[in-house]
Amino acid sequence: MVAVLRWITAGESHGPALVAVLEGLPAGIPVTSEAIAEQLARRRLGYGRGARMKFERDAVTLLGGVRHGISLGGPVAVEIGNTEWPKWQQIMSPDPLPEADAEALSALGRNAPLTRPRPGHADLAGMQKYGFDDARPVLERASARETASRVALGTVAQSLLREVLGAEVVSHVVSIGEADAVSGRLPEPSDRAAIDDSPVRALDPASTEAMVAEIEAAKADGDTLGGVVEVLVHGLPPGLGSFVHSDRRLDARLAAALMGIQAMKGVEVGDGFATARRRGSAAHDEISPVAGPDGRGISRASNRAGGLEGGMTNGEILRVRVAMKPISTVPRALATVDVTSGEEAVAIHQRSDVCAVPAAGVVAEAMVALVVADAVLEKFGGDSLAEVRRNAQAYLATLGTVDGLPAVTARPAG
Ligand SMILES: Cc1cc2nc3c(=O)[nH]c(=O)nc-3n(C[C@H](O)[C@H](O)[C@H](O)COP(=O)(O)O)c2cc1C
Ligand SMILES: C=C(O[C@@H]1CC(C(=O)O)=C[C@@H](OP(=O)(O)O)[C@H]1O)C(=O)O
Repeated sequence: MVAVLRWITAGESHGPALVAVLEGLPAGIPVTSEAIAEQLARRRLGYGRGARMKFERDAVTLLGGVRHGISLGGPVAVEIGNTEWPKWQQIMSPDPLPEADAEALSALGRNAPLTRPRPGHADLAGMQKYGFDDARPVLERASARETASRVALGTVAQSLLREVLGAEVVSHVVSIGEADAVSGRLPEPSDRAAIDDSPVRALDPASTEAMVAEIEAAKADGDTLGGVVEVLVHGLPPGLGSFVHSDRRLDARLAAALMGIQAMKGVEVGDGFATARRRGSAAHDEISPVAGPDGRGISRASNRAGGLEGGMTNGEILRVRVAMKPISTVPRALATVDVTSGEEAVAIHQRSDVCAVPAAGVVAEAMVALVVADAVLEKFGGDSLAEVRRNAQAYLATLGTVDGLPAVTARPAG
């Protein structure tokens, strides 16, 4: 399946900048560097992140596809400058270094190869695959610094969803290590500010407290943590994605996009693995003729499916979870092999996050927004916002009620 909305990112963790390009966006979508910077600021927050988050700033520049805050229909290009660059411009110079500079760097030991790969990071398999005897060229691109560029593009995708459908993406942290969210309540868009105010992006204060304590304990032990985040999209109509072919299934596309985030090791759609333990009578969402709050003629008594059936949205809140493994740069340093000597060694350890689950929630929102925006354009495609909106509204009108019957099954009048 060829996506309507395509994106690509480039750039290294300590390079001059990250660059991201979004192709397939209609004209007329509000896009500003201010809105992108706001989302990038959310990604930097979170209890347990490392020192770099405190001093680095994300410098956003829109390079193409936008004029006076509105998309033009061409590829949108964003640059996010790494403000750490001045400290790294020799070590990470894209151009060959003048001999004198290279010698000075070596004399300071600043360019020494990293030969003790970290278990759990991309280091060893990356060195083997690309033929490096140094982990630096691997970790620079494997680093989740790259997720800043995806959050930038996700901001644009969220703007499209809002403009076309009034749909809103929200996320919250449901567990960190063994600390689970206390309340089972699902967040509404109006909960966004409260979630962002929580240092761990949890919905209620009791969960925040338990999760912060979990991070403190891991940090004190020289250890790291992972966890689970949940992303919800409010306001989607039924029929995004399709059952007709495996690669058009929206659940499959969401899972791939979420698993593509560094350190993600599992995805659940709706009640996911818990559903596998239930009987069918307690697993599915019964259909009722009571009109839904949005005026549709049919509603559901529950939403265990997470708003997805047959690879399509079903008009309920879309809900997916993703599991992040603990950070692999473990301060108490795990066993490894020094690839230059072949001897046992302890893994490289530099400043690192103890827990990045709250930040991962913001990245997961971005990936969900991009995938759903692609599905929206696939169904309602058009070159301008006005055209996409018109197509969406014409479709939504077919889902209303006619003489008290769902319009999709009602006979035409006369
Ligand atoms: C927001 C975020 C921040 C991360 N920060 C770190 C970090 O500081 N140190 C680290 O070792 N891994 C960090 N990771 C995870 C690594 O990038 C990831 O484990 C690595 O690229 C290997 O990929 P894999 O875990 O998918 O196998 C972070 C991941 C995310 C999503
Ligand atoms: C820089 C970011 O995350 C980085 C992701 C990361 C990793 O290994 O994934 C390692 C750390 O980088 P450094 O070792 O330079 O501190 C994180 O800070 C960011 O999210 O902007």
